[in-house]
Amino acid sequence: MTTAAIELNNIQVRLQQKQVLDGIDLTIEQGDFITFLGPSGCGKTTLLRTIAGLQQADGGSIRIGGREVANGETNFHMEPSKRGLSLVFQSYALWPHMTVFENVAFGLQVRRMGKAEVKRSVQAALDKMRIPELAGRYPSELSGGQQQRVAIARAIVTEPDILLLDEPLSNLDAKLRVEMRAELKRLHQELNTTIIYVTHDQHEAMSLSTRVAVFFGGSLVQTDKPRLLYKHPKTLQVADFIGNAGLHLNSMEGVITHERGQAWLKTAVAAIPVEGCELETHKDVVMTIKPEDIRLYDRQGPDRIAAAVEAVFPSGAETLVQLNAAGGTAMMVRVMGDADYEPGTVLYADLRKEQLNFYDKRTGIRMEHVTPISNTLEESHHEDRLSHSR
Ligand SMILES: Nc1ncnc2c1ncn2[C@@H]1O[C@H](COP(=O)(O)OP(=O)(O)OP(=O)(O)O)[C@@H](O)[C@H]1O
Repeated sequence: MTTAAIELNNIQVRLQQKQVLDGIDLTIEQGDFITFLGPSGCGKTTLLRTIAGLQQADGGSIRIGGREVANGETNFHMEPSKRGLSLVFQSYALWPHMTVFENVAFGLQVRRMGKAEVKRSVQAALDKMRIPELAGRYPSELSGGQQQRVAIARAIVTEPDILLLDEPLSNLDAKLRVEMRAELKRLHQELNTTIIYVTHDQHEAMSLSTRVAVFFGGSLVQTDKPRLLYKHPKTLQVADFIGNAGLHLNSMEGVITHERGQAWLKTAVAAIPVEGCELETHKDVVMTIKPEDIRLYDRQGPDRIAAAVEAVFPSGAETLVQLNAAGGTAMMVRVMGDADYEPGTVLYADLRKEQLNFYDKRTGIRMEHVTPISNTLEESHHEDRLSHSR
């Protein structure tokens, strides 16, 4: 078994009497690209700073490559420069009086490396960031995107085992962000370094990471592969946060009943046969489904929910259709291509059962044990499905 890149054990941090991090346990494997995701103030940056050694932990321990670097109980804190990490800040923090070459070389020169070797290493880092032609320029002569590349070149020139990136793209415009995202992904594959990345941008987290760790109020709520996090958020809070990135998560309240020898989740619009909840009659449940997991038909069929078109939001490749079903239940459905419905048109929605998630309304925690019984008729009724829906 290989040693984990980083092991965090019950990390506690208090700042000015406020518990900013509370019992963080996390193992980061070598080569992981893990993103710390969460709303502003949830403690992402503080955790990154604690790993880097810029912030002392009040409790818990940190191991990097199997070696203890911090222990709150014994008050041991290894200094940042000895931890084998490089940190890139949101602000780039380039030295204005130094050229790009000098900025990148600085970390090597303090290590008393020979001149020729420094030159070779800086050149290699600038090549990796695809900016060899900028070596002689000063930071004031660079665009935001170029400055960001220099900041990353400076961080990778020392060949750190672990690269820490704190919202590195937040000062860039939308187009540059997408471009730099691709660069970071390529860099991760090329260097095979462990990367910890802090962001509050769900899209960035999903598209870059091998794993995403979601934080709320100083606690780590869920760590998963992006796809799993997207499909099965562990709590309603996580579902809501992920769903708020323009994904328009649909949620419906319901209650579990047992009738005709079968358990059902009854909502205002549908009764869904479920299993795994024998003892949970009358439990209040919130059911969620993503807009792309609802199919639209123009005819009634088994298990389809009648709903009237409220509004249509075209956005090029896809269209969001807002529907209104029984009991005032709003539903947002994503369909590929155009969907030019008049408001008031009645359509029939089929919720893809395997994509439903159920949450205990009181605790907000996903009821993993409750699963829908799939509709065996579903596949035989595809011929009348609207051609543009998926
Ligand atoms: N030096 C400090 N003294 C007191 N409180 C602090 C200090 N630094 C951070 N905090 C508080 O700790 C909490 C976590 O801050 P942190 O910067 O880690 O959050 P974050 O998730 O990175 O937020 P953002 O996305 O806005 O950067 C916040 O409530 C913040 O106000």
